[in-house]
Amino acid sequence: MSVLEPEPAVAAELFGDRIDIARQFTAALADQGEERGLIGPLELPRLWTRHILNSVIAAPLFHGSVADIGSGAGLPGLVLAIARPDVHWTLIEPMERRITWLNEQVRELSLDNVEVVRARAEEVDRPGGFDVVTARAVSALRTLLPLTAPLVRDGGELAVLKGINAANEIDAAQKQIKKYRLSNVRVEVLGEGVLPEITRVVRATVR
Ligand SMILES: C[S@@+](CC[C@H](N)C(=O)[O-])C[C@H]1O[C@@H](n2cnc3c(N)ncnc32)[C@H](O)[C@@H]1O
Repeated sequence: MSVLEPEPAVAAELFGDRIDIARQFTAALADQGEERGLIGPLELPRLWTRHILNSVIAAPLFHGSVADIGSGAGLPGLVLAIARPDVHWTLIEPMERRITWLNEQVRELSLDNVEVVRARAEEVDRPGGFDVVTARAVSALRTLLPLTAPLVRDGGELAVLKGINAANEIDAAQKQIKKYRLSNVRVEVLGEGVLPEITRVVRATVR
């Protein structure tokens, strides 16, 4: 299936000189994603608007060494790795067929800034190993924090892509926010007036 890019000018601006790699990845996901159980059929027509652009809009938030927990089809980690070759990305995902897909894409797209790790986040033995940890559509913040915060270095950051309930999730996670010593917890809205659908990111410092 071919999926039309609805906002080519916006996509080109966000990916810069990496746009052809982003197009190659999106075309592969559109062609194989449903059959390989990576993405639901309803998501295909909105692959660019809801998934690719919503991931890449967060690219300026990252630096150094970043882990993406539960990367699935590569959202947001692989998309961000395409846009930010200057950052080192570790994609952590437990499901074998998704790992196979991620490894294939890293090879096909010649991404030398990506490591793919087959594991559940809680099995990853790298305490404080990352400057920033991200995730998207894995679980509510109060269950996501125990999976992500221990992987962030002292003074590092969480930047988690969230839906419309982001502020409520922060309210419900107060106990975990205290336990994992998060400060400056806030919701940032990205892409307003630029993207067809905005992106909400819960950001926090871990100390
Ligand atoms: C709903 S999918 C979202 C995938 C992708 N992040 C996205 O936005 O499309 C959730 C993913 O999280 C993974 N996952 C679930 N529990 C996990 C855990 N404890 N550690 C790491 N990944 C996990 C699942 O295997 C699945 O690929």
